[in-house]
Amino acid sequence: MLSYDQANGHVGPSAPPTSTMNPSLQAEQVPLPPHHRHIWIITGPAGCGKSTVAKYIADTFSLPYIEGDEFHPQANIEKMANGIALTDADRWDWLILLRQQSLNALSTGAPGVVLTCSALKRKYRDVIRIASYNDHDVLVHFVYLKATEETLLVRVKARQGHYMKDSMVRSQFASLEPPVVDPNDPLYEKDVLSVDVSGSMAEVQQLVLAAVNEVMARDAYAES
Ligand SMILES: Nc1ncnc2c1ncn2[C@@H]1O[C@H](COP(=O)(O)OP(=O)(O)O)[C@@H](O)[C@H]1O
Ligand SMILES: O=C(O)[C@H](O)[C@@H](O)[C@H](O)[C@H](O)COP(=O)(O)O
Repeated sequence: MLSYDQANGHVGPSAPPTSTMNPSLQAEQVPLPPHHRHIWIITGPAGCGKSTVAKYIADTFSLPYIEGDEFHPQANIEKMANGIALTDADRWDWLILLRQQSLNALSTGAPGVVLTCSALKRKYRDVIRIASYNDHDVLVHFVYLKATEETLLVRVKARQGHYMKDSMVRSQFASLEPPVVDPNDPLYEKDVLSVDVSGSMAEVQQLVLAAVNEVMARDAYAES
């Protein structure tokens, strides 16, 4: 069962076995307008499991899936393949394109869409958040796959046939601004579910599934 660490809003295997929802996530405190469509953005540095988790969530809920890496311009792919970290300037158009692709997927009538995007910095997440500005039926949720640099180095090294080599993990961590999930922190990002990915992929998938289900249940409750 999903459990939220009351201290920091974190979801993970070390949390208690019963569901103790973060007070800020309780349905009665979050009056939401009806008929939401959801953008689920699976985030985190290279190797944290974005693609694997996103496919699982998309399959489970029969939602369209957008692999963010497929929308990089060729120049970005070449930079990364050559071990050169992307800059903010390299990323803006990519982020805007991912936001638009997500909205396009919802415009086909899908109740949700699952997108992979590292979204390393808060300002990158803010670009995606704009998706709900013009359409309040759209809710944006980030699932942050939290891992140590050491864990990701091992996973990226073992991954075959990807342009992103393990040397890029360090630069990804240098850019990373982990989402603030402490409701008492002024920089709190309330649309982020932080999931510990130190366990097996099966465990991670269950944690993410529980987190998504809990948000959906809260949304349904608010709509009733
Ligand atoms: N929790 C996990 N346990 C073990 N291996 C994992 C886990 N998460 C991801 N991996 C492996 O690490 C590699 C990177 O996963 P991937 O889904 O491609 O990450 P990303 O899309 O974030 O770069 C893959 O080979 C995947 O099988
Ligand atoms: O699978 C991966 O290794 C990652 O998804 C990887 O490709 C990367 O995170 C970005 O797509 C690059 O862009 P950023 O430098 O903005 O993370």
